[in-house]
Amino acid sequence: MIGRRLYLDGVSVIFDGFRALNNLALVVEPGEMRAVIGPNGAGKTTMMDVITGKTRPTTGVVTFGDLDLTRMDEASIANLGIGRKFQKPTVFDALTVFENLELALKAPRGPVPCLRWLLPAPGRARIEEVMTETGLTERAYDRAGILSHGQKQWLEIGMLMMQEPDLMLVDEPVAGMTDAETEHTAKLLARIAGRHSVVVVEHDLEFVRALGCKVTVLSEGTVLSEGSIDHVQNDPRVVEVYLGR
Ligand SMILES: Nc1ncnc2c1ncn2[C@@H]1O[C@H](COP(=O)(O)OP(=O)(O)OP(=O)(O)O)[C@@H](O)[C@H]1O
Repeated sequence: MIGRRLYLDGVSVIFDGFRALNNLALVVEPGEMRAVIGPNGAGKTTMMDVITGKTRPTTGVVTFGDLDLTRMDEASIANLGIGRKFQKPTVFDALTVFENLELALKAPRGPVPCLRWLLPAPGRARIEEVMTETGLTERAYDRAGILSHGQKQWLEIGMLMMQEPDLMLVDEPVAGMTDAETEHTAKLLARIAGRHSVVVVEHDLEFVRALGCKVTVLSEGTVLSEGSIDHVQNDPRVVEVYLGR
């Protein structure tokens, strides 16, 4: 799949005189995975809000391929193939894993969409594929409400995968996970990247290391450092504002 390149340059967001983003630049290539880290208040959430059209930048360029995201609303940006997973899982607890994935399916629906056996074969196959990838096959017919915290997060990542976004934005996926769940999540996201671009905002540096991707460090709304995890962890400016705390 040939995706689009995400490009931000000179992006500032000013709330009542306060610069939540300050001349931010970021380029994420098609199929790339990027981790974004930074102390509280660095602007990570605001950056995601700008990309998804929730917040309009005060100044700056935000494009996805040749499309100007600053001129599009949230719904159009989502339709374009930019999917976002918030920190808290928002799966439907009363529905099974299969049904949650079915709901997220983009494929055209028949007249009685709730009857599983009427689901077109490609839809079923895609759901089964996503359950395999996320490791949820054995829980297919369990209600989402009884899944572990980690499994709920994977289900939500799976729901995003069903929509086949070009770009997936994932906010703190491993907060509250066990070590084993964290490792599973790193492997899952690494498999997804390549087919989709993935931007992961995370505080857990061991997890970021396991992703094995380029890291962008934000501080005070701008890029403080960028490169491999070793590069940024050894950057004295990063040590000072973030890691040395
Ligand atoms: N709607 C708003 N109005 C005013 N200030 C805001 C608004 N949204 C965010 N801010 C401020 O902008 C700054 C950046 O916030 P942001 O939430 O983007 O940081 P963050 O890096 O995501 O932090 P955290 O790691 O705590 O989630 C913070 O100081 C925050 O208080």
